[in-house]
Amino acid sequence: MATTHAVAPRAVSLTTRARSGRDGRSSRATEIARARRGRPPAENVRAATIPSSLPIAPSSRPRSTTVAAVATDSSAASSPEDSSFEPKPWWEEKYTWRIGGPNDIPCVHLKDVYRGETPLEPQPSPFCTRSSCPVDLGGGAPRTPVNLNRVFVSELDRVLLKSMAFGSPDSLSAECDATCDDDGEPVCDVCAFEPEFCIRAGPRAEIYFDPPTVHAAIVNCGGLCPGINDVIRSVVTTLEVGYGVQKISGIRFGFGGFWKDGVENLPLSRKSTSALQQQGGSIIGCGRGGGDVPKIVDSIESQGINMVFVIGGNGTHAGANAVSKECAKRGLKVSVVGIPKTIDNDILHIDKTFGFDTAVEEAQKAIQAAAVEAKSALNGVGVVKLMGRQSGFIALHASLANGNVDVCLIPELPFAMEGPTGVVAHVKRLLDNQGHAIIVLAEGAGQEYVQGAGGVDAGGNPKLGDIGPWFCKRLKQEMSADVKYIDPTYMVRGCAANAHDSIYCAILGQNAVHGAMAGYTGISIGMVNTHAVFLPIERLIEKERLVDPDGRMWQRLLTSTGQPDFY
Ligand SMILES: Nc1ncnc2c1ncn2[C@@H]1O[C@H](COP(=O)(O)OP(=O)(O)OP(=O)(O)O)[C@@H](O)[C@H]1O
Ligand SMILES: O=P(O)(O)OC[C@H]1O[C@](O)(CO)[C@@H](O)[C@@H]1O
Ligand SMILES: [Mg+2]
Repeated sequence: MATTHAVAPRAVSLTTRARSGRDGRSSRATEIARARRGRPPAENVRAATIPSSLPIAPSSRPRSTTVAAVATDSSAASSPEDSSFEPKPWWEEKYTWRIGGPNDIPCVHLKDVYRGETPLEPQPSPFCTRSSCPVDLGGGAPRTPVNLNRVFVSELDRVLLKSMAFGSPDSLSAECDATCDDDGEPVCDVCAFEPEFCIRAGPRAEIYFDPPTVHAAIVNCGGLCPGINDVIRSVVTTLEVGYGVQKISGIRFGFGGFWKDGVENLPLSRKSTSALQQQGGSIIGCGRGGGDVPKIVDSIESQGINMVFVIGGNGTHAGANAVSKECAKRGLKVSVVGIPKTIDNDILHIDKTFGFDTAVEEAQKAIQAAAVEAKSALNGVGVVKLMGRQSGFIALHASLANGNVDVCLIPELPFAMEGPTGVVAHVKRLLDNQGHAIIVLAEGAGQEYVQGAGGVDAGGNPKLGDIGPWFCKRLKQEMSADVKYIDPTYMVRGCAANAHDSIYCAILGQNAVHGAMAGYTGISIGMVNTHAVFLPIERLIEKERLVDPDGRMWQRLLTSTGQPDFY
């Protein structure tokens, strides 16, 4: 398990701001913003109430203490008798009562880990989103926002991780950690809704990197997925156009590109990534393997890289987390920011991964072709195998979207082939009743029936057996059927992202840059309840996200296919 990190970011951030105000070094950006809003200067921003040394391990985060109970550290507060008394700003009670408590999901900031000689000072952000911002006409002069009102998000903004408050532990999908006694009664009442707050993603008024000194690297690991190029383009354009960063390197073919001989970086710029979104694949390549963390960090140090954007799935995020911890151990000023990418959609907490929608859409062509074949043959059976090593999201969603599918099999649900409740008997019934059958298999389904190649691939993933041909052979052995098999595996991920995914990628890429510029590290970007957030990587890789066999989406699928349980 990962080491714990000190820090509630708000505590550090507010304390720093309050102190810098007293020292006469208050943030220019903040002061300008306050002046424009007609507010008094920042000296009266009250010091935070959580001790900044509070160690918070994601796995052991306190869950039951109330925010109010924690937000009363009297040692940090001042009183009217105190010469440094700072009246609370008018909005604090109203807006920030919920911030900084045990229900916050903190992210590591460079302030917590950096041990270099040059002081780590914030500086005003050049990022601006208003038409009133001067346009960079290419002269190289730094851009300065002229209207700071409502350009930046507050460091204290939060987004609820889970938006559902369950009325009963019996409610569908209610998450209830209660252990039960012998009579099945919960021993303690931990089913009650307890909010957790994510840090809202977005541009900050203060950044911790001077753009001309930034050397950003982008690496993409694992398999391909529609939208990778969109993310790369979004990261590059935000760095260059939004912040004025000049040096951006594409690390080629995954983590190994950092340190393997003969693999050169690909310099990236707005120009070289323009119109990239119209292409599938990844301009910097992708790859499994090469996750040698000390070698990666040696390379980061020797190349003077101080921001690393890591695009990838669970495995890649585990690697990114390890890289960020190694950088922290060495006290480096390096922000490591993950951008979740996996066509399997098996990442926890976030609404969905980019490229998933495109893959589901692309899979329609294969299912439609299988349906046409099956319906046009005597006793026609169309079988389609789709990606999904441990999770069946693509198979489930593609089947549901298509509507023609009679049977959908996923890794999460073992199925019997034989017997009255088995798949074979059900397909026979389908042929008798409607003359055809359309079946979608996730590649990880039914692994108990097939011999895998054994061992693991370069990324450490088990090599699966090929369920598709085995399944078709079994059907042909058991019945007189005209079986047509379609395996569009790589076709669903080799395409360009659809418009929805492209926009999603633009949001993720841009927020990844904001997170790095703001000085966060060991974070990933995701949409949570439709809002972009920074989450500590550890929370995303606690386990893989799987289709919930009791969940409403699988219920919908069962209603659509009419398939039984198969066991
Ligand atoms: N704990 C770890 N430390 C360092 N590197 C790791 C770790 N776990 C995985 N990696 C590296 O992450 C890379 C990608 O992992 P993996 O092959 O599992 O793909 P993924 O990120 O899950 O993406 P996909 O969903 O496309 O499979 C691998 O190259 C592997 O070397
Ligand atoms: O053949 P590759 O490139 O290893 O990728 C295949 C795998 O990648 C994934 O799409 C994502 O992990 C799996 O569903 C699939 O097994
Ligand atoms: Mg994976």
